[in-house]
Amino acid sequence: MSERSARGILFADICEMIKAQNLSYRIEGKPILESVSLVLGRGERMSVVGPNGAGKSTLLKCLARIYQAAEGEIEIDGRKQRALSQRELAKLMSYIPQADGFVPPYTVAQFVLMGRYPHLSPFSTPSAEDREAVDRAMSWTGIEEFSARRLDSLSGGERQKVFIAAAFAQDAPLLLLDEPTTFLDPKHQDEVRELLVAAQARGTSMIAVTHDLNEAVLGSDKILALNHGREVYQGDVAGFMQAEVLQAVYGKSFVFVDHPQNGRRMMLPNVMEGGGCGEK
Ligand SMILES: Nc1ncnc2c1ncn2[C@@H]1O[C@H](COP(=O)(O)OP(=O)(O)OP(=O)(O)O)[C@@H](O)[C@H]1O
Repeated sequence: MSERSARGILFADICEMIKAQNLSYRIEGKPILESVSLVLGRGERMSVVGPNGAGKSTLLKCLARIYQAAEGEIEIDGRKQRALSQRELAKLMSYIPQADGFVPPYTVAQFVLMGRYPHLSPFSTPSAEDREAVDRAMSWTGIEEFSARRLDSLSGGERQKVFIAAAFAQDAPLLLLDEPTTFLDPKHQDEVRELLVAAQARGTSMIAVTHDLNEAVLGSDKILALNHGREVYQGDVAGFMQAEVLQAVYGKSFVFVDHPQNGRRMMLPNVMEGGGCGEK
């Protein structure tokens, strides 16, 4: 049962970073998201998974108010998302979109400073606090050496760290990430994962879309699985790592193996399914 504080605020509400109820979104009448709900507590991390076209990016865009959901309610830190000004929203949430090849024409330092926009006053120069936030974010992500370089001179992995640094500089308690490690080599994937683990340890809540199921289950408190715009699963990692759940989400079977070094349970597609084309 929920506790009530002296002010009559539900304790459960205080602990929620974001809550979405019955979100629906349509494009030209076609349902893209249908009645999706989620709750994420402070400092928690959720991975959103599902096949191509399931509606994962659309969900993130609705949460970030890039898309206005046709139906449903979103509350961030107990406040109605639709009632927030853009600046208020940006103080609560930073969003890192999927890499789409577009590279903004700025230097690293300029771009990370732009992350401070919800805190900057119009026509005034950045404050000492802004400079500190930028320096801190660049140090956390290890990109100080690139500071003066243009974004288009960086590799994809280096650039992804700059996008994360700008989000850190924004100082929002909630981070939304769309496929943060896709297109990165294994070493850069590890580095980005470590940055996100460290951010979570500092108290940042996170919702990340990913196609890497083993990454999704590593360090996530919750998994939300979508298919055809609908929730197929929402719950803890153990509940997600079940053959019947994976089958329902992806329409194919998986096998489970234990990592030979650390014993961690991992999922692999069943290559013997559908005619044994996995045989040598
Ligand atoms: N602007 C648009 N016009 C028409 N259909 C769209 C548009 N944007 C998205 N869609 C459709 O909405 C569905 C969900 O797209 P979305 O990008 O959210 O899926 P996703 O789960 O993130 O996919 P992926 O894993 O491939 O990135 C897809 O069928 C897509 O074709």
